[in-house]
Amino acid sequence: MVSNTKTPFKVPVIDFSGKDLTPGTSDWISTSNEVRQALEDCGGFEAAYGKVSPKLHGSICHAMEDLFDLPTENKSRYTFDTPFYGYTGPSAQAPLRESVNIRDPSNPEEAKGFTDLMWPEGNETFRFAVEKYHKSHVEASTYILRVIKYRDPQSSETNIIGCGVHADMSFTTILHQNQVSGLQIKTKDGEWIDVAPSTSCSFIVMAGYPFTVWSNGRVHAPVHQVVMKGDKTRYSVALFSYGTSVIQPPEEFIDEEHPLKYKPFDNIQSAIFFTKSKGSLPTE
Ligand SMILES: O=C(O)CCC(=O)C(=O)O
Ligand SMILES: [Fe+2]
Repeated sequence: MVSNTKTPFKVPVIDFSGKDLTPGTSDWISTSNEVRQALEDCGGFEAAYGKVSPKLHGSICHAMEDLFDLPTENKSRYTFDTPFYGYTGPSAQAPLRESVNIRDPSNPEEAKGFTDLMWPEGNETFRFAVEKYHKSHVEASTYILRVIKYRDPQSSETNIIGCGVHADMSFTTILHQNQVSGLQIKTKDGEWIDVAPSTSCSFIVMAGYPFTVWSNGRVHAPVHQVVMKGDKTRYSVALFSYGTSVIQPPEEFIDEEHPLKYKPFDNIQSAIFFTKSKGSLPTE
């Protein structure tokens, strides 16, 4: 559903640069409080993080252009028995969108396997850009890196939805994009707001539904969509993190005043289930 958007409200911007974020330091405590407040109030925030250089931003954007410019035949080679991973081409529901869910991208074997499949003649630049981008966020392995292309709609096209309304099934999502915006988030008050990162070193961090379950309802997982209004191609890269064990709140979050609100569930299995039953991700 396309909605008329006003922008009376902006997602909070939290600055992570130049701080000592060792657990227990005063910077760490104050930043943790800012993060908690933002997640409870609106389910996400813009992270300003100076350690991503314009060069790294440029190389991941170019890597995505190179990848999506490949013939469909090459991209379609990246398929798995589990549709959670792999290439998804444009569909009737989302004709502008193509995406690739890269499995375990910081694992050199996975990254090499993917690159060799796409470019049998080799493309070290792509592999290094993806590995470096991924490593700059995490060293762990319960992640998916989804690279997405939204082509610009032709003047005759009425469906300008890049990605339909949904909440994520990841625990958290970290989004980065080229200069073309289109992401909209619904606030707790039901208002749609345009979300445009203020610099190329910024990331949009969003809570997914499992985070709501883990926090026993304290953290809000915002529904969101992508609407393609202009005449430029949009590239975005989403780092999804998934819990490896059953998602349930820690004991301290449950007491008489705050009884258990959600049934514990397996994060990865649920995400696979929702991917298989396309389009039926949680919307509220
Ligand atoms: O492209 C974006 O900014 C958002 C994509 C998204 O919401 C998703 O793939 O779950
Ligand atoms: Fe999403």
